[in-house]
Amino acid sequence: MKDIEDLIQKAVELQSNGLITAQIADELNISRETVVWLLTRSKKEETTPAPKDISVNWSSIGKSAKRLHNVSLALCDMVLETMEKINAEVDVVVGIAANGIPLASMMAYELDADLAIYHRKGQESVKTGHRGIISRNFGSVAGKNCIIVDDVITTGSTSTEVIEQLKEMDAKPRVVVVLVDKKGVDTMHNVPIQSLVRIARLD
Ligand SMILES: O=P(O)(O)OC[C@H]1O[C@H](OP(=O)(O)OP(=O)(O)O)[C@H](O)[C@@H]1O
Repeated sequence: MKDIEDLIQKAVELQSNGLITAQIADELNISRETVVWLLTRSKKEETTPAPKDISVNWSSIGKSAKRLHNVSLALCDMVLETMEKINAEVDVVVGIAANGIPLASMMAYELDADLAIYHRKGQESVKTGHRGIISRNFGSVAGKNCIIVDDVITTGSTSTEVIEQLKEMDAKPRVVVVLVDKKGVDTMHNVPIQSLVRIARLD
């Protein structure tokens, strides 16, 4: 119960800082439906039963470079296992901004690969068909074996977008690797999904 009260407080705080529902959902790693539920509940209004969702807080890893490094080693190990199966080398590690960047940087160093950063566009831009970009300040992806790194998969829309975008750029997305996979699928667009923790609902 305390966790729910904490989440309500955090959601209200983020809303009062000007964040919209989608941004609050991303920040708290929960669905938009859950954000609406939390905000409704904060007003003590009648609410429907809570949506089936799981809140992920990985700040105990994120606050420590040493822990991030250790976790990135585990993610590299999983990636290499997958890459061995398809007999391919990692050319580029693509970190999804913002949360995928620290892990992707450390993984690129460990794998002796280039680092690329993918910036998503806002939700409105996505609706109108504009997608994100690979930052010019980092590596390029065309023609290269890429692994995609992020913190959490919730709906999978971010990973799907990046896979599609990389394919359009003639890159070869080989694996998506995350800390926590809340969606629990094996592949997206035929690209394998690897996670340290995979959540599976039993109901
Ligand atoms: O599977 P999905 O439903 O697409 O959600 C997962 C994405 O949401 C969060 O990113 P966000 O868009 O908040 O960007 P941020 O890393 O800048 O917070 C998270 O870091 C993932 O990238």
